[in-house]
Amino acid sequence: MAETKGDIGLIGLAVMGQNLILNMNDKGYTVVAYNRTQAKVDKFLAGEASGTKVQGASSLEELVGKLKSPRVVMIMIKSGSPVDGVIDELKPLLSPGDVIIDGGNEDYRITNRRVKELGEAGILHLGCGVSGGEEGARFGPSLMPGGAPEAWPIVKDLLQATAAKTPDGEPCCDFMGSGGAGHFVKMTHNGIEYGDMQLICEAYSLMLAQGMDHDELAATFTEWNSSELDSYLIEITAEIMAFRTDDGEPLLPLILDKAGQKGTGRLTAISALDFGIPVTLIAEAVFARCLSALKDQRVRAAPQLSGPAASSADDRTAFLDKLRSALYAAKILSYAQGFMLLAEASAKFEWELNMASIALTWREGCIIRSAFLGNIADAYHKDPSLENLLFDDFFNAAITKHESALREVVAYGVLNGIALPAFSAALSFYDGFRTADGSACLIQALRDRFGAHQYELKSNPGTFIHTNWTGHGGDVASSTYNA
Ligand SMILES: NC(=O)C1=CN([C@@H]2O[C@H](COP(=O)(O)OP(=O)(O)OC[C@H]3O[C@@H](n4cnc5c(N)ncnc54)[C@H](OP(=O)(O)O)[C@@H]3O)[C@@H](O)[C@H]2O)C=CC1
Ligand SMILES: O=C(CO)[C@H](O)[C@H](O)COP(=O)(O)O
Repeated sequence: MAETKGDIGLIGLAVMGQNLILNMNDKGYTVVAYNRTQAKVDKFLAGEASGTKVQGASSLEELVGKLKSPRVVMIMIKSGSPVDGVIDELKPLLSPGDVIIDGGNEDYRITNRRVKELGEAGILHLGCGVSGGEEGARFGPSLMPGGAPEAWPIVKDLLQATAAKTPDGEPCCDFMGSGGAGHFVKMTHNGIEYGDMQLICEAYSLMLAQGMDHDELAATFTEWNSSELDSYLIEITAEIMAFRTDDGEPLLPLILDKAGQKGTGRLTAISALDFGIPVTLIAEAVFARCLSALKDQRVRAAPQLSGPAASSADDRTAFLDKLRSALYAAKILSYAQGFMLLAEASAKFEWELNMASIALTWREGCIIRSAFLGNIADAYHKDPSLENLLFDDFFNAAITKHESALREVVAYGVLNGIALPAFSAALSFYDGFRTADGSACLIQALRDRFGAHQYELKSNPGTFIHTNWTGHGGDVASSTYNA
């Protein structure tokens, strides 16, 4: 009997691809699996996929031949040139109206290009952010598709069935926008993930300075997970704190303190600089990973460079309460920055990003999933054109309540020699953002004094003037463009 034609072909049988296939199979879809290294297809079919409807293919021709029309092919491999290579091979095998989904962590600028190039051949391309790691892929990830709008009706049911669901049963998957919008949203998700993880690491340093052991640390994070910090990352932090080796000792302190990074956090920071949006907390989180990687220099510096030794707070319970509040405040500020970046990219690329929908897409399934994202969705539902999360009543009240704890925790860190780049960045951003009349007048004066770059007067914004500060400078001024 002929095999049923496949609903989707999936290329790439590493951790994400295999689990997505099994998830789609559970939802009733027939998936055809392909991998560059054929042995992985055979192993998968004989192992995890045995007894399922999953079919295998030993070439891209065979994969395409086994699919219903319009064909939908999802690529789930290492991003960058490997994906270009696969697309180059697939393109001649596909017909106009077929869909290629790239589920990897691709650079949104590359996705912008591919949507355009494939579109010229009539092939519909979606760059689809996938988050949730192994478990998410298997049981319901957060999916962030963007690209050719005509592709969305073709894949909507399949992707929404595969995705996680919010507590109200909404799929954590919606069309994000044209071009590289889906991958931009996923990149920003990962940047926020970097920020959340860095804040948790700084909280861990502060707890260690209180002399807490790993059972106390685990209990604290478990308790925090029942507070406004309720989130997947806090939940798994508690599990990591409690994890012990076969010898019964906590595993965490045995792990080398050098963080890896695959590039999406860095690209978020680069994008923030490109667009001129102060996404300071994520940038500090990326630099904190870079600093962590300088292990050898840090080991040499430790005995040579002086600073205060940390002493524990007088009242540990009160300190931990403050720390929880500070973490919440910093998290609000980090997400406010992340959504500022999304808003700027949306305007620049005319993506018309729906911020409430993005918050709901991140509500479940992904690594940054949290109850807090439900509050963000509420804020943008209430006012879809909300200029800044900090102007929403709920978040305004929350930051007003918790900012003093953030201030006290940063002050404690400074006085006790504990590096808190993410907490400090959050506080500095907050204080800068609430300053109506700041010190940048001096930057303008200095620029005009040394380079005739001109400035505007408060009494006459929009008109640029130059002052002959020394009495012997000329009247010629530099032009006033901004990079
Ligand atoms: N791991 C995670 O938690 C998450 C990963 N992602 C993203 O999903 C994608 C897949 O991730 P993951 O499952 O971790 O796998 P990897 O990123 O480790 O990629 C391994 C897969 O890429 C294939 N591959 C590598 N180079 C080529 C090439 N030149 N041509 C064809 N295939 C190639 C491998 O094939 P072969 O077996 O032949 O070597 C294998 O199938 C990545 O873009 C990743 O960033 C997204 C969310 C979470
Ligand atoms: O996309 C993801 C989760 O959403 C991946 O886990 C990502 O690779 C993690 O990034 P990094 O390796 O840079 O920490």
